[in-house]
Amino acid sequence: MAVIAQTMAALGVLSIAGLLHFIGSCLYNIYFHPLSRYPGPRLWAASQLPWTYHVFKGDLAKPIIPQLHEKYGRVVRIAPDRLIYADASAWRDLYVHKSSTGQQNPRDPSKFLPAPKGGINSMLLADDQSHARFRSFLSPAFSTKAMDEQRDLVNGYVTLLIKGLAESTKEGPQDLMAWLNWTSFDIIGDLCFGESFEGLVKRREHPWIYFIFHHITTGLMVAHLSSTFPWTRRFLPYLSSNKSLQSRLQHRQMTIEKVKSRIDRGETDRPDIITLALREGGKEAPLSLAELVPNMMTLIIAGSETTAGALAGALYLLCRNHHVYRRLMADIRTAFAKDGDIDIYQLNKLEYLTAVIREALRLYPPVPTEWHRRIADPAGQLVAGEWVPYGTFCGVAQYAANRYKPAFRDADSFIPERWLGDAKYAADELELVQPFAIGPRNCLGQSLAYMEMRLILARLLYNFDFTLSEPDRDWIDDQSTFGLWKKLPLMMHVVPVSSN
Ligand code: HEM
Repeated sequence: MAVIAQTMAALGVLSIAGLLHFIGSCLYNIYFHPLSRYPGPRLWAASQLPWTYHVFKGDLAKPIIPQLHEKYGRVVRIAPDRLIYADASAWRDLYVHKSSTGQQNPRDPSKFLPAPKGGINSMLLADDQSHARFRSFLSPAFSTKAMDEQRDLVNGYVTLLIKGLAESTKEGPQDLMAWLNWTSFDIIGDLCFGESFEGLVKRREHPWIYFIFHHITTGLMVAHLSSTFPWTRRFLPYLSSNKSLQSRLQHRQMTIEKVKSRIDRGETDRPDIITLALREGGKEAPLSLAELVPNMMTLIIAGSETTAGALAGALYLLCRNHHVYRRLMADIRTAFAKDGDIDIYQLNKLEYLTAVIREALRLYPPVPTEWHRRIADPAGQLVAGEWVPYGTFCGVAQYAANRYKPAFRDADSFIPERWLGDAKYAADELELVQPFAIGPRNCLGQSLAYMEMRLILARLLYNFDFTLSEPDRDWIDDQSTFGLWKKLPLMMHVVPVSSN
């Protein structure tokens, strides 16, 4: 009995000490921390808990961060060591700036799972030196010259999409989100491994793709917990029984086999990433298999659902804004006599098409939430004109920044004209909209994404008329976010133009 009583007393003392420590650190964070002069809710400044709660709930990107910006202004403290900005100069200061020691501000580890023990991080988490090597090897596969070579390959999949959709329209409303996912995965699969995932042929998600995205959510949770609350790391091994984490190894093995089999084929006459990288990027420092595997994984994830989401967002917004839809459709249908004439060089010249895509990326950015950078300069640095200490996580949360009312007239409305010099929107802060980020770690696949978006959108609008099958539903507002959007089906009535 005495032992039990002593144990209970010790636990009681420990709990009280823990509670006092927690309260003390909350008070320090609110009143004495170097960030205490930054505006934001006190509860959020006190501890990591409110921020973490909303990350896990999936409502941080929207509606929470937009509400915080509305209440507190362009810069808000959302955790003891975190600031978010709705300010164009923050993009330059955080994503382009190098520290006094020449170091870039690194990515926030709470958004990415590091490589398993003994493995190599992809370019997402690589140090500056490895990152520069990975990028210089892969960049030739994403240059303007590469786009010239890849356009027929990409267009081949768009033709499959058009044919598949034409055959399926009789079956009733179609889920355009699924069709666009199949298309972008088939394209990136072919570009990375020289083989398609056959989504468009089989009209279903490849099990491997299903696994990647199922795994991402768990991976993000683990990454968040282990970097924000380091003490949770000791419990994470117990999660290894979790099916999702276990199959991470299986999945890695599958990637190794696919990359290996593609490497074994060497340079081919197909303009895929390996051919172009080996031909032009790998002469000085070719990547090893161990380095290629994580980078190919990153390309598959980064280069598929982002583009598919952007396209689905654009179609949805067009269907909700008939005058924009009609103008774009007229531009496309008068520019080309038949579907077979549609080519990327002509499309690049259609200003209204580009403006529609940019406006869709503003209202529905594929990376909607805060992908912070960590201040690397030991002396701290200026961000948007104010000093921020070393180690602070700072970022632009795109969905909120892109709709920030003081920066954009009619901020929530779909108005491509704001990108075409319309005087009414002259005061818009268009530099705040950076869907592909900026700086040395911005999007590597931007040109490919634009080529896919132009070709797919133009050929869809040329061949079909689209209407929403649930016109009253707000497809964007209904989605939550966990790093990326948790996308919902986008059901549409699709009518082939020839049958009108
Ligand atoms: C509309 C489509 C896309 C959007 C909006 C987009 C957006 C982004 C953004 C915002 C980042 C930077 C994230 C950060 O700040 O940490 C990024 C990085 C990256 N993206 Fe994209 N992306 C798209 C399509 C693609 C495509 C098609 C590819 C390639 C096939 C690609 C490959 C990458 C890679 C490799 C990185 C990491 C670059 C590095 O670390 O140096 N993305 N993307």
